[in-house]
Amino acid sequence: MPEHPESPPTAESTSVSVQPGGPTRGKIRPPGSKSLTNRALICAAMASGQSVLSGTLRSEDTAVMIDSLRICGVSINVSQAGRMIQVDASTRDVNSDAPHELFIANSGTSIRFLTAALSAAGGNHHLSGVERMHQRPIADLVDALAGVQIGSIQTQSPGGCPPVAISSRGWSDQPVSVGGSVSSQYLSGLMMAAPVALQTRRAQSGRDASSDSIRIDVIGELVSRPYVEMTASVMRSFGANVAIEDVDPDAVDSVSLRVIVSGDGYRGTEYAIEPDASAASYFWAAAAITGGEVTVLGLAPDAMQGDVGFCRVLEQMGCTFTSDADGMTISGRASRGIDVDMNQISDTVQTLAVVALFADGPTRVRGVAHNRFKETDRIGDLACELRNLGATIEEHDDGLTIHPPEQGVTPATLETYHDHRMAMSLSLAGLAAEGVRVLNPSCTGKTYPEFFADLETLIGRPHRWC
Ligand SMILES: O=C(O)C1=C[C@@H](OP(=O)(O)O)[C@@H](O)[C@H](O)C1
Ligand SMILES: C=C(OP(=O)(O)O)C(=O)O
Repeated sequence: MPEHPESPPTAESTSVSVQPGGPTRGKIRPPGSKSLTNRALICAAMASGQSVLSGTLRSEDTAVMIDSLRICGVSINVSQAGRMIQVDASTRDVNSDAPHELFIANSGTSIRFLTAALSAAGGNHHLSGVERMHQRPIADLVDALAGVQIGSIQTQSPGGCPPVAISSRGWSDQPVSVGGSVSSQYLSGLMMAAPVALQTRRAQSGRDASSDSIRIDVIGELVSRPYVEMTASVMRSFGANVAIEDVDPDAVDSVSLRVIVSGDGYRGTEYAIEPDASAASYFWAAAAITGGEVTVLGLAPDAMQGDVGFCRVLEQMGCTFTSDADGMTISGRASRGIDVDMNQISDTVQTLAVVALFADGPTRVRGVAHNRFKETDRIGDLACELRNLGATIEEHDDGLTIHPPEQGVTPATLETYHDHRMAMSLSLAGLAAEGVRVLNPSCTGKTYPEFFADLETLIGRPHRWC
């Protein structure tokens, strides 16, 4: 395909090259959080009354959630270019003879949250996705549900992966046990489903059981813990009672964390979504790579999203981090290599890895073995592309060590493995190095369709598309 320098992106664009320049300076507000949008959609869809969600994300991951809930009868009206969503759950109808066929593409949150919520609500459902989704484990969640659900639930790919087939009449009154070492989304899904299960039980028994509760025990390690607090926070905004107790954080085969959910079910509400903190990491990284200054508007250190903690990581690398009423600012270059546990903020590992290419010493990333189960193997495939940029990489079971290229980042055409975060992070290398080209840029549509347009506005110069 001939190259058309500086022509705007089209759906057919097969690669993008971010152009090097001076320090990146500016302010930017990323779109709404994927994690919060999909949680609020689940709670609103299972609530009594109507909800209005503002600041929502419009992307593939939220579209598959909305489409699936609509198939289950929920009325959803999207307006303001996707930034406002009205939900009316009074039309919800989970009971149909033929299974609801739900296509989830590659959205982990959607398949995990819907599997749990629909198991709790009852009915027949079949959830499938793209090829990679059928390689992403969901066995810990399905096993947890099989222990409590009345009816059947099965995975249909090797290794306990989707599709998932559900035929449910709600949950029994047994406690739930779940593993949390592969993904926290299983626990989040069960937590959000619990008020639904209580309601299904009440409707079936016809008795007022408002003092009932559901106990969920996590057995052994729990990864990505901040997302669990986020889940509890969203549930409370929709009227649920949630108590989280750390039992033994070091437990291996016994209970590490216990969650108790009670209350009368979700109530519709008005809910405002924070800008996406994982998306914000790319803009903070742009400042850190170029020695500029970038403020991400609408986020604060006490945001619900743990990924705002990425600023503290950049601070360790030598950047200055400040925050005020407008947002969170990173300035100065990330010059120091560091040794860091990213278990709680694993979606920012790829961003950090690209920043680390420009540091003066090696960076060791720990605690993210679970990154191998995401949109792609975010340890092995990331190592491969960083090597293409000239870095020396040691791959570990739980992460990687990045030795920056001694002669500077080398020109390369990089694969993205259909992983939005691979595309967004790797492209940043082009801010400070010639000839970095990223293939398949449209895969950012999973969580951030406007990413390259927003980056162009921030850095003030056009990318090259071809
Ligand atoms: O609950 C959530 O919204 C998410 C949890 C994380 O997954 P894991 O718990 O699998 O690490 C994260 O990677 C994902 O993008 C969103
Ligand atoms: C891991 C991610 O997404 P999910 O698990 O929701 O597909 C992500 O957005 O980086």
